Amino acid sequence: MAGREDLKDKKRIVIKIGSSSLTHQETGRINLSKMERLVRILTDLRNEGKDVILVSSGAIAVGKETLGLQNRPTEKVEKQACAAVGQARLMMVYQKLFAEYNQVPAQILMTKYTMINDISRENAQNTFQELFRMGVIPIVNENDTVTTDEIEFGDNDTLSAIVTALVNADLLILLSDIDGLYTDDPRQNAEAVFIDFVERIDDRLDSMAKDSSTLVGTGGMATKISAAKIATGSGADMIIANGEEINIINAIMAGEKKGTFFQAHRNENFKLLDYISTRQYSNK
Ligand SMILES: Nc1ncnc2c1ncn2[C@@H]1O[C@H](COP(=O)(O)OP(=O)(O)O)[C@@H](O)[C@H]1O
Ligand SMILES: N[C@@H](CCC(=O)OP(=O)(O)O)C(=O)O
Repeated sequence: MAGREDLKDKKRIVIKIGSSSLTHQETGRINLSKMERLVRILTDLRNEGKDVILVSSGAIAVGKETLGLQNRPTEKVEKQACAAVGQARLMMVYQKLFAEYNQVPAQILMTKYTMINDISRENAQNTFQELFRMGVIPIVNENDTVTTDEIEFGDNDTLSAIVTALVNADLLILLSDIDGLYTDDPRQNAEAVFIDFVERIDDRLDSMAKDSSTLVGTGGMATKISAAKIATGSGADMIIANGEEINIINAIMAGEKKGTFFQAHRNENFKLLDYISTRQYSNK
């Protein structure tokens, strides 16, 4: 049975980095040195011949800081305005950093509509394929500025799993501000125990995963477990790991026991659209 020792052979990898990992915890401002190390590692994976996608959160968090807002926006229109400002700034930083390594990035902004509309979904899929062929690293985020309740994913954990399934990736890595899945939120319960391997996601596991208890994160562990269902069902392994030390990506690829490993179990009846049309979306 495939396990961590096979991770080095993965060909197509989606890496998702959360807002909490892209910003300094104390100030909420963008963590440039971490982004720099991330970009170097992604470029190296690409140089090894792997196809790489980065799903990057942070548009709202960076926009909030850029606009000098005191509190995290709560109104939808305010979040959308922050995302419009922050997304441009994020891409500017990524462009600059990738350029230092001669690596071309691209921006792909998606909504649920991109996936449920057959033509849009096929166009997105074709674009990803073409970008891989050209050696480009796509940077994906939700198109927060145009979403409505109906077409909103709401969290990038789910979005990254959907992208994983869409492009038939064989590995999804979710980088968060926590080492992986615990039996309960360790920020609320000191007795919570770390889980390093998940073969199957069952109801017990579902009930362990709680919402985010940080100021910048969206969805907490609950959306990461939803993501694991999609990614593993589509045939990809998934790992939740701590993005605090970004070199953890190399350690994971080398098969080291880092984070929580969710084993792929290709479901022959897997239908991506089932996970998009039936899920309830929040409008937080
Ligand atoms: N069972 C659990 N195990 C680990 N973390 C949990 C659990 N339940 C809730 N959490 C919370 O989920 C948070 C990570 O999610 P989130 O804040 O959305 O970060 P990100 O921006 O990386 O997506 C952790 O900091 C933790 O407080
Ligand atoms: N699309 C939003 C991020 C949504 C999200 O899932 O955030 P996070 O929990 O930090 O990964 C943004 O770029 O601000």
